[in-house]
Amino acid sequence: MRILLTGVSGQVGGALRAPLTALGEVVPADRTNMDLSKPELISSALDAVRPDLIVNPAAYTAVDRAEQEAEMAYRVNAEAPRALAEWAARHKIPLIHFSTDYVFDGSGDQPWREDDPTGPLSIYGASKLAGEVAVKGAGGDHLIIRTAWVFAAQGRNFLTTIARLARERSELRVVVDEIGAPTSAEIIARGVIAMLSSENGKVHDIPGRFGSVGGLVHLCASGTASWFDFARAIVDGLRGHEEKLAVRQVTAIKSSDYPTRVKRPKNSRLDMSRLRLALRIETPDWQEGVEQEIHKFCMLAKRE
Ligand SMILES: NC(=O)C1=CN([C@@H]2O[C@H](COP(=O)(O)OP(=O)(O)OC[C@H]3O[C@@H](n4cnc5c(N)ncnc54)[C@H](OP(=O)(O)O)[C@@H]3O)[C@@H](O)[C@H]2O)C=CC1
Ligand SMILES: Cc1cn([C@H]2C[C@H](O)[C@@H](COP(=O)(O)OP(=O)(O)O[C@H]3O[C@@H](C)C(=O)[C@@H](O)[C@H]3O)O2)c(=O)[nH]c1=O
Ligand SMILES: [Mg+2]
Repeated sequence: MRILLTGVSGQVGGALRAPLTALGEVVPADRTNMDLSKPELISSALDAVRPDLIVNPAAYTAVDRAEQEAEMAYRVNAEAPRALAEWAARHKIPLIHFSTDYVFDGSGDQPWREDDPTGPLSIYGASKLAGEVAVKGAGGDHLIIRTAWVFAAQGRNFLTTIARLARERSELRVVVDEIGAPTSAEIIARGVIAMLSSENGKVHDIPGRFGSVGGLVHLCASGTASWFDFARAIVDGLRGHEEKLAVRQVTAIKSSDYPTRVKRPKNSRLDMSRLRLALRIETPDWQEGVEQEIHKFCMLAKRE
């Protein structure tokens, strides 16, 4: 089986690359061989590879910047997935695509279920929602995995940002009124592999499995945190590894006291009943991912 994997320089694509090789031949796609900002070139690029499965974690993920680069965000997050999905449908192969908690408006206090009404607050969220609609609309076998608050030991993410700030500043001020589930890319990768694997290590009847969740499933870490909780766990984790930190205090603030171009959803919790009941997959608590990635982060820092 040949698996085309996009976004290999990103968090989720990076975490998926090694485990996917156990299931098939992974053909990595990046800007050099498949620029997703040029969706019109995707079909011929796929003709050259002829994959049996497409996994697409690539995305335009700069949330604030997207407000000024809407066209680019839509090209990468909506038009490229559409082109991937149309090719996949035409060739009767499955597509695994990724989406985000930012498709929701963050109202209420209940975890969002897959079929709850969407209402993106940002261009990023709207472009990701357009990607979902396009993938579904192509009519082929597909699985859209909505996840949230992704981080890893490397790359640009909340963990590496907070780690940098904790070395530079005596006080960190972090919003406490936005809640979700910080999810390590590793936890997502493990979930995806569980979806694709059977007990004997052979790839499952993929379309059948996707059908059982109607093509859309929520997958993030278990438990709930605010960005403030997440920051505190990162700082505590770094201290546990005896990292030299400037930070003395992590202060909880309201999002209204942390002005950004884009409003983030206040309630980003995703309900995972479908994952648990239809796919029988459980995910670890978010703290487990933080511990693992902090450990890796500190190992990498020592080597520098
Ligand atoms: N990050 C998060 O907090 C969350 C992410 N998600 C979703 O999960 C998925 C994975 O995200 P994550 O791994 O964190 O994203 P990253 O930002 O870590 O990685 C994005 C990847 O997409 C690639 N990419 C961007 N633009 C292009 C382009 N024009 N052509 C080819 N490749 C491109 C990047 O390549 P390059 O390195 O060259 O830029 C990079 O490999 C995405 O669908 C995202 O929307 C969902 C919830 C939370
Ligand atoms: C660095 C920092 C951030 N914050 C706040 C800002 C924001 O509300 C929150 C998180 O900041 P970020 O810049 O990581 O947020 P953001 O880039 O919007 O994170 C999102 O990325 C996209 C791709 C997704 O799909 C989402 O699931 C989510 O992970 O923390 C502070 O309060 N203090 C700080 O020092
Ligand atoms: Mg960000």
